[in-house]
Amino acid sequence: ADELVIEDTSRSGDSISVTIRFRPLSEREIQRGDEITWYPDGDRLVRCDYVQPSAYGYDRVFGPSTATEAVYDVAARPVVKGAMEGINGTVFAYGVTSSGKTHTMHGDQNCPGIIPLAIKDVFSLIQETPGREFLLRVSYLEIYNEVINDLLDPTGQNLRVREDAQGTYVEGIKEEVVLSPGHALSFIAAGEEHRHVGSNNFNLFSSRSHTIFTMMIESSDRGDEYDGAMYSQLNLIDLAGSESSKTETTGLRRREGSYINKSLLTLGTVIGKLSEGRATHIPYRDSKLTRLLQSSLSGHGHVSLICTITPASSNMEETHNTLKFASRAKRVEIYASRNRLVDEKSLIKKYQREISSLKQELDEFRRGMLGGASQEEIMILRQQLEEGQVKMQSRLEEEEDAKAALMSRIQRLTKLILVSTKTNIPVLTDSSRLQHQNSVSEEDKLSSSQDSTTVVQNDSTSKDTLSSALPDPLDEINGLRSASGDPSSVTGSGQDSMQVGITESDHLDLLIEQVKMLAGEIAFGTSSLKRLIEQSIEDPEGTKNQIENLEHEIQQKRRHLRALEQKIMESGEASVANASMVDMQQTITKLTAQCNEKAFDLEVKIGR
Ligand SMILES: Nc1ncnc2c1ncn2[C@@H]1O[C@H](COP(=O)(O)OP(=O)(O)OP(=O)(O)O)[C@@H](O)[C@H]1O
Repeated sequence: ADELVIEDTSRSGDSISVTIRFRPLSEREIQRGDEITWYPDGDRLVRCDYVQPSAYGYDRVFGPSTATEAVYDVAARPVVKGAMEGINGTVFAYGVTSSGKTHTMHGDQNCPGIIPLAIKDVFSLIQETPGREFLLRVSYLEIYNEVINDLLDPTGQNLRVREDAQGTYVEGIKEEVVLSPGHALSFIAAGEEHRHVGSNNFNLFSSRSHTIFTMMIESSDRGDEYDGAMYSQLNLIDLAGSESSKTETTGLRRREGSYINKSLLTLGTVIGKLSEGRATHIPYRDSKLTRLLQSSLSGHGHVSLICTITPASSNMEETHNTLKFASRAKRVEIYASRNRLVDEKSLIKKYQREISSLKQELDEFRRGMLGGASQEEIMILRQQLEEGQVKMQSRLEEEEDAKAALMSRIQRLTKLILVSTKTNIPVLTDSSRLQHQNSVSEEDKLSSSQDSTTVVQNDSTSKDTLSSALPDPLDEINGLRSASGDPSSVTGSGQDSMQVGITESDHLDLLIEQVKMLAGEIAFGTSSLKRLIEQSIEDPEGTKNQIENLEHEIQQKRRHLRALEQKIMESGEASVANASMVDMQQTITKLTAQCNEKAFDLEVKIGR
């Protein structure tokens, strides 16, 4: 019994999923004369011939040559799928410095990590679920020296943890709605710029903070019957290194190290207590990390722990600690249940309600202007007519402006809600709008240097570079589309004149959205490039090709960006010059004529 520790994993699904990922010996370890001590023994065991117990068993053990995609399939995909069905999910990477946590969670251009793979999967799953509509938001934070900082908003420092009926949350954290995988990744790239990293003895880019990237997934049925919204959170966590602070060289690093250890120690204690299964006090409040993970760890959701380890003899003891931690975690029981969101809390519902009340308002606006104007209004209009054509025109113009503002608000809200293009549920969709979208895609493909035709794909496997994992932003926009069809479907007469304005502004909005995404991707590429160039000092040959490819890709995206910007300028000028002005004039003339007629009718009726 002393020899082998194997947890009963037959309960899987009810306990934390624990996987171990080995990395290969690094150049530095080889040069230092390190030997292999811990090694994988089959798919489930980790073994070492120099310690007792000499073997540990887990749900799955991945050897040093396993690709991140394979780790993702086992350790993260089920959690992501659960999150899409309303069950909270947490995936975290735990291990000593330089054992491969960041490599596993973030990865790089050539080998995307769990986070980009999960993002891509979420969008594929939306595409696979035509019966529901989704609203996705992301947040990104770090816990540095026990202080929570918002990585999406540099002014959001030292944020507080609060609690409500749904669990703990960070007060005031910025949440961004995301429309495509590239869009979500651009927020991570921006966030990375604010993260605390520092080099230590082992790792030039050691993470000095824990980071939590969260996707908030809200969905509701698209049928007529509203059955409430579903809401879940998917937390993807890259922990700071778990090594002891004695290895740190400077005062600052020692201080960071002791904070890192405090939260990891608390995590260990919490997991230890949970694994005992007895009703004792669990010290979630002793660290920010455990406080934030409280609802996940206390059993409300799926939890997957990926422990990254190095086989190197110099890390034998630390690796042993990681394995013991992983073993304890295996004993924690989880009872995942589905979340339903109360109506008032649902953002998707809020948007839908807002859209429908705005549509109603717009409808009333039109009826008031075109048809059943009240006698009182006609009297006022008549007076205004008498007072002068100029004043009348300006009031009509104001009303047109207000109407246009309403239209654009409806469009903006509608665009945030994502639905699959594979839908078979009829929605209020204007055929001219769809044609128009197609024509945008055709035009842009001509000007784009890429000839990709892939939409957000059903197939979520076998892509091995980050760029191929991420669809072209143009395709992404056309692959998923916003939900409620075209707001112009609420129009009565006068539809034709509005139609030009809608499609023009729609076109412009799409182009602007694409520019934002491309800019995000360029930022992401540039920050990866920066890291690669720094790495190339150590390994010039190994990184040369990657650097060249990445530079080429960034250049292509820049060219594409410039082409889009040019289009926006042209499109903006054209729409102002043609559509709006001419239409507005025509509408005004038409409305003035109608007003005159009504005023005349009224005069006849009241017998003047
Ligand atoms: N499975 C792997 N295969 C190949 N290389 C790997 C693997 N895991 C990690 N590496 C490499 O090892 C180095 C250290 O990895 P990484 O930065 O991910 O460690 P870390 O655990 O995040 O460290 P820290 O806690 O200091 O941030 C990197 O150069 C990374 O590319």
